Amino acid sequence: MGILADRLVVDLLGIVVALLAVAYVWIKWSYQYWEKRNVPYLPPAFLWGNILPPHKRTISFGEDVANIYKRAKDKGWKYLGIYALTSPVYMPLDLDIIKNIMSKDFNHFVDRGVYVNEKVEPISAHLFSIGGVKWRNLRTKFSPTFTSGKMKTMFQTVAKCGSILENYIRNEVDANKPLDIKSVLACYSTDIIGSCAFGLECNTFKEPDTPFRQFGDRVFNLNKFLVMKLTFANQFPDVARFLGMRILSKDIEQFFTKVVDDTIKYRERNNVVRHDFLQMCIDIKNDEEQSGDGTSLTLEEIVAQSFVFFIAGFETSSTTMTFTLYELAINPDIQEKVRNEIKTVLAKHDNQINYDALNELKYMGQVIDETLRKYPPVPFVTRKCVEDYKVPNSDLIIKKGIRVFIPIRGIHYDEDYYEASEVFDPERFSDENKQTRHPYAHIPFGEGPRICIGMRFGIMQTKVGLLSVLKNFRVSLNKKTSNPLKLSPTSFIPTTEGGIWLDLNKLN
Ligand code: HEM
Repeated sequence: MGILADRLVVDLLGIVVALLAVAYVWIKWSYQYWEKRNVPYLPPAFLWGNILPPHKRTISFGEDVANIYKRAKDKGWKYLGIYALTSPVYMPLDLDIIKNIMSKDFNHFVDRGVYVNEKVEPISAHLFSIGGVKWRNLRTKFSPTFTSGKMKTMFQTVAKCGSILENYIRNEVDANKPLDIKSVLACYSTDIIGSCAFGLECNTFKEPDTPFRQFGDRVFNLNKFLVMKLTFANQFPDVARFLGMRILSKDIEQFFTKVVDDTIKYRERNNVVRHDFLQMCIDIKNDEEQSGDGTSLTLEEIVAQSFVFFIAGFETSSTTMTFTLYELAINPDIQEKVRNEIKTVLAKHDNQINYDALNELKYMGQVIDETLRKYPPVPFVTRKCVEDYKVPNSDLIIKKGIRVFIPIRGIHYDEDYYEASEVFDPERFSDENKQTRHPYAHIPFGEGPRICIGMRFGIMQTKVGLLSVLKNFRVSLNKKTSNPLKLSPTSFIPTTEGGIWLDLNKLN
């Protein structure tokens, strides 16, 4: 018996060693992909590739990818090959190549290449993640929801949330407290998106612990385990699907499904029609003639779309407002210039803000553009090649299945386009200065047919939020804010460690 057990242990050890040897050889072999194709590359770290996992990294995802961009650009490369874990990823640096991939030759790069498992996790099959025909059909259906005309109909909801924000700050200022501005703006964004995407009055300022906010926080506060899971699923989607992997826990999906289901039933029972994203989904669902390939919507599909409007709209917009107020706090002259513009525009409109007046806030628009350059909420975007693609003016063929990373943050800090790129300077976005740059040198909303569908909504919400704060309060930096800012290594969307704390003083 003893000898048999010993032999079993030896055999098992042998198998483990053999498997490890095979894995080692396979990983080494995978890392030859770009070399074999004569594509310049930076040496990958064994197993992790070029992008280190959060527990090995001291900087944020965005900064990590931007560093790769800079190292490659300094070598004079127009593109390079990198590895995400062991899978090869093509990273273009040249803006014309980027333009071809995102726009001109988009048909080769329709998909995003992120993990979707509709069967196990229906909420993952949303506009941001899905690809192919289903994405095209959904995008066509949803595009009319985001036109300027539709923004106007949603403006009042946003403006109402702006007034709530203003009142909240007024009370806090009376109590003489510094504000963790990101959490304040997160409440404002939650109220807006809760109302427009789910038809809910969230009252987040009064009840900061509403389930809606709690579930939202759980989606965004990725722990290291979740980041690893996500990274693995994106790299090996077939294995992840085979294992039936889901990314979010089931109760999050159940919560959002119940909210949408209850609201739809309520509206249908009471003949309530509202001008919001959810109504658009309901209208598409009720269009009986359509078939199930993305031209019609089931309840689960509506939940997925409402969910993506929430996750794509909430954190991006509050991050933009947070960093704008931070920069205005440390650049008082620019702050004063924005405030003067607000006063002038409001005076023209009887002190009543409306959608058209927002468009007249031109300098504020420049300030937002500069914030989105320095702190792009989405620091890089992905595409997946769906049909072999020959890169123009080169011998390189990007094979079907290869993913592409567009290094937004890297481009935004490139000194070839932005001299003294660390300096916050809204003049970079004057009409005159914009014309001197390649249009793809500033792409915080992405570009091409997959450009952010909510861009207008995001800008509207950001402008209303800034206006509500700046017309009433002077903003300065509280010493609780760490200097210099340190971005968290775990969150994809830039988030500062320790928060951004501001003092707000009432204006006379
Ligand atoms: C300042 C605010 C925002 C920023 C910076 C931002 C940025 C982005 C970026 C970079 C992309 C990827 C584009 C690409 O791959 O080319 C994207 C996609 C998307 N965004 Fe936004 N976004 C913002 C606000 C919003 C809002 C408010 C919504 C919805 C209400 C939204 C919904 C979406 C959706 C659904 C997609 C996927 C589009 C598709 O794949 O067809 N975003 N966003």
